Order: sequence, then structure tokens, then C-alpha cells
Amino acid sequence: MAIIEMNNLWKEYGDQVVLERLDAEVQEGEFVTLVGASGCGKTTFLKMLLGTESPSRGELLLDGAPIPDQPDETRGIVFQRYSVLPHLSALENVMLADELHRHKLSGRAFGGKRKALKDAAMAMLESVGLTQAAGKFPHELSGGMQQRLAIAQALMKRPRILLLDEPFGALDPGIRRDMHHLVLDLWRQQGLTIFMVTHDLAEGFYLGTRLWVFDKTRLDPQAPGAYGARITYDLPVGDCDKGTLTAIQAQADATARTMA
Ligand SMILES: Nc1ncnc2c1ncn2[C@@H]1O[C@H](COP(=O)(O)OP(=O)(O)OP(=O)(O)O)[C@@H](O)[C@H]1O
Repeated sequence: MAIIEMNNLWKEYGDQVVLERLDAEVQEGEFVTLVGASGCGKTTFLKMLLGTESPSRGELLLDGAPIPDQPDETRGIVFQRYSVLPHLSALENVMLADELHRHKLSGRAFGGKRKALKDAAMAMLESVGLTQAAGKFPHELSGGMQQRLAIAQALMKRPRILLLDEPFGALDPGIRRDMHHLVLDLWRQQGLTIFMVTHDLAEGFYLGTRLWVFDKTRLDPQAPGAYGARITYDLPVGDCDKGTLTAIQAQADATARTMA
């Protein structure tokens, strides 16, 4: 069974149609990268997967059942910036992710449980290369280190699905490359299913096993909100020639000009 399935999925805000008629299935372990013009609804789509936005029409299914309408431990998310809490150390940020979840169930961890939680958080920090930074606060970390910390925080609850919203958009190219290796390692080691929004088509092709292009197939320049975006390309990565890449870029640029 698909881990994620959407059937005729729509998202509207008032009379603005953001997404329309989305149909797709994603299997566990896929790495889906999402590209498309600014404002085409990529973040909105991730928010529906997270559970902070709900579909207006149609179905969005997790393991065959409607996706929970609140975030839970099955799905973790990392934003471009500000995913971590500034007044907590790196270690405390990672521990907090688990504590918030535990709080709902049985309250704060003490004694041996707290020690186990601390050990698990340290192991998570190690897996993202931040052992030395455990006692530091976010403002003492570089942009790349902050994003490593955000990833550690998102993975602490052992989600099956990781949602990444332009997580490397603000990073220098060299740091981005390091982050690419990190994400690919974590994806393989933990058997994650990943949905990642990027503005960089090359990054989408390098990282993903599958690339989705969000674009508007119907456009009314007088009423940019009248129609929503659809998935106009659904490509297995490695199966795309240069002409297709150029066509995707040209189409996204044309949509961006019309929507500007
Ligand atoms: N809570 C909301 N209420 C009303 N409109 C919203 C809301 N959230 C998003 N929108 C609108 O939905 C559209 C899609 O926004 P979204 O952020 O999903 O696009 P995006 O493709 O992620 O853009 P970008 O690439 O610039 O991040 C935008 O027109 C935005 O203004």
C-alpha cells in the first residue's frame, strides 16, 4: 500500500484556488522533490502533509486513512529558517522534541528516563555531526549547523515521513553540498520517505528519486487566484533529458511572470 495517496485533492483559501485535482501515490522510501514557481502552493502542500492545513476537497491518505489533522510523530518538518528555539541549547532543542511528545502522554521525563533521553539526543546530534555543539545556543551556530540541528530535532521522534521546506535555500554552495550528503545518508539509514521543496531544479534532480513540478495549467492573468496549480510533471529521476529540463524551467518562469 502507498504511504501517501491523494485523490482529486484541492486546497482553496476563500475564492483563491491554490491547488487543484492532485492525484498521486507515493511509496514508502521515496524521496520526492517539489519545484515550481513561487506561490504555486508547494508549502501549502507540505502543510497538508504535516496536518496544519486540511484539504478543501478530495482525499489525502496516510497508509490508506485520512491524514491526521494535527502534526504527530509520524511526520517531522524542517523549514528554511527558525525551526529551533533560540533560548535552548542544541542538546535541549533535540530533547524537547521528544519531551513535547511525551508530555501529551505521560509528562516530563525524570531520572533514568531523562538520562536515556539525553543519550538518545546526543546520539542524534552525533548523527548530524553536531556532537561538539551540544552545549551551544542556536545564535552561536552557523546557518548550516542550525539546519543540522533542525534536522536532528525533526528526526528525534523517529518520523516515517520527513518534510523539508527549502531547508538549504539560505546556505552557501559548499555547505549545501555537505547538507546534501547528510540528508541522503539519513534517508538511506532510516528508510525515510522525504518530500522536499526546493527552488533549485538541479538540487531536486540530484537529491530526489522522483521530481514533481507544481504549475498552473490554466491561467487567467486578470484573476491569478481563479485556478490552482497541479502536478504537471511527475518524473522518476534519471529519466529526464536536457530538453525536458529546459521546458520545465521555461514553463515555471512563464507562470511566475503571470503571477507576479
Ligand atoms: N493561510 C493562508 N491563508 C490565505 N492564503 C494563503 C495561506 N497560506 C498560503 N496562502 C496563499 O497560497 C498561495 C500558495 O502559497 P505557498 O506558500 O504554498 O506557495 P509556495 O509555492 O510554497 O511559494 P514559495 O515558493 O514562494 O515559498 C499563495 O498565494 C499564498 O498567499
